[in-house]
Amino acid sequence: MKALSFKSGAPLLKCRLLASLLYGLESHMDTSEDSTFLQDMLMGNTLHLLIKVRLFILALAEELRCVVASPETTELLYLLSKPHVQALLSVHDMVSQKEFDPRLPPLPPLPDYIEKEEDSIKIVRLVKNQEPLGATIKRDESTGAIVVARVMRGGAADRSGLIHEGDKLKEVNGVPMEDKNPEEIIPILAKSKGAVTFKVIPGTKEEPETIDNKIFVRALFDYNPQEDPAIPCKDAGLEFWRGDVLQIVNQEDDTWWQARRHGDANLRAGLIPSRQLQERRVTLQRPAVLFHPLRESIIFGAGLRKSFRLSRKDSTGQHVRQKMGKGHAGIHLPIYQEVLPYKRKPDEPYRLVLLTGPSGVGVTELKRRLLLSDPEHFSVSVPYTTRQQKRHEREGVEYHFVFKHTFEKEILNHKFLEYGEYKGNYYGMSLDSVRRVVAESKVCLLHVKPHVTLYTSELKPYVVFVKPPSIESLRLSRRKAKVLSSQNEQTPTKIFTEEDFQDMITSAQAMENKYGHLFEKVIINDDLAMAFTELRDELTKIETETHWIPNTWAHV
Ligand SMILES: Nc1ncnc2c1ncn2[C@@H]1O[C@H](COP(=O)(O)OP(=O)(O)OP(=O)(O)O)[C@@H](O)[C@H]1O
Repeated sequence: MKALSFKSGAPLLKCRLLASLLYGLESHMDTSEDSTFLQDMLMGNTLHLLIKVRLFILALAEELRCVVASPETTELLYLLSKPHVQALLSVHDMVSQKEFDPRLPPLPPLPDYIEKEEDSIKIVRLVKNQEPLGATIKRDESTGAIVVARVMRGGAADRSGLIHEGDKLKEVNGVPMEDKNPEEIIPILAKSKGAVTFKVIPGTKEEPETIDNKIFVRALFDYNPQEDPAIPCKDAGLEFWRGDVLQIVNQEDDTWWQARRHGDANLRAGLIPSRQLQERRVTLQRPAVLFHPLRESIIFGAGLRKSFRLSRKDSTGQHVRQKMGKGHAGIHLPIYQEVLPYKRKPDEPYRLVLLTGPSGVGVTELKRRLLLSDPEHFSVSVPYTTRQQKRHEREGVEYHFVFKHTFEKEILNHKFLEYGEYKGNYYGMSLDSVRRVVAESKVCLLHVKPHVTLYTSELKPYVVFVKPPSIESLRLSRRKAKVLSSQNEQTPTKIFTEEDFQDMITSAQAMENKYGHLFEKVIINDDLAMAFTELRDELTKIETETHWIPNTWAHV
């Protein structure tokens, strides 16, 4: 409609009419945001005011032409006739004449002859852009027909509402599908752009009545569909990394589930291996991946207090004898962990913070800085020892001092999370010591390896893995630290050898392989100040913000 032919009120009515039509077209939009945006814009005051201003200008110009010429009206008429004002009005006219609805190509004529058994044939025409169709196909083993195996939630096929699981695919763009294998059809579908015509016989499969789409899991492994030879369609797969939270939207298939990554703007679900499938795969790889035998230093290195640290070698270069508490044995297959959102209530205990990492990476240093930053808030549990109490030491402050036979009795009672023997004395950390700190409404910082006994709703351990940076950065940062600390003799600094760096990296890799599924946060300790800030901020977040915890912890 030309600008000059607008009658007062007509354009506004047109806007409202368009907005109301959009309510019925939501399902044809790419995203619900598109629809909301258009509705808001058409109903918005800004657009209405602009239209009113424009109508006012036109009416004014008309009126001015009829009144007796004065310098002001001549000036105003001159302004309104200027090219940029005219250009603005002309742009408006062009836009208002444009047809913004997608132009759908006309449907092909129905075939002259339709076989009797094909009475229910359906011709579906989808206008497809770059995105995949969002459906997988397979050959039905009993009938030989090519059928739609699954429709991905939120994908192009799902949004169209016209293609369903179980539909038999007869033709794509006039090409018969019956004599083709799914492997030949997939590239045809992938390549097709613009209008794609499907001839399908609707399947008889009933839609599931209720699907619980509120299952959230934390992925405990990395997955790249492009590297998975077994996935029915690589483009339909969902890539994810260990630690990502996924919403499972369909579990009907035993081998392939459909999921979305939590927080992704893309609403289209993708295929992920089902728990059963992944369990089978992990079991086959088990000796290599899960149960790679770790050297003693790797298993126990990240352990007890520095003064009695059960290091790789003692001062004489001999390996020390070390043992584990009971809970170490049980390892679950790291597949998916069902999670729920959790926010700590003011009267609830703080989550236990378990800091772990390869020996020498800087766990003790980070823990020390946390304690210094807020001694009222952070605390550590007191270990037990059988060694002689020194004069300056106080019972229950540096250690709990116990007799050897008492310690050995407690080992048998599985009291210790971790214990070891050094120079003929026992040292150990007990669960009771941890509980005492938590009961004081403090954040207990525990420096041990991940421990299954701690995985309870009572302590809700938050496991932070302190990881070394690349060997080049290790050389740089640790050397720099040595230079700095030589100016301050109060802080003795470890002098690292090249072998220490190499060991640290190998141990970190082995720890990640073995315990990576338990790490909720990985901090790379390159620059110490930055690593500390990252750790402190992360701990503040879990104290104050909603985050995910295993759903089993929600039921105390
Ligand atoms: N980012 C860093 N840059 C430089 N020096 C560091 C850094 N992090 C730690 N250090 C130094 O490295 C040495 C070892 O750190 P720390 O004692 O904290 O290691 P650890 O992980 O507790 O090892 P272990 O478990 O064997 O005790 C210390 O001298 C510490 O000051």
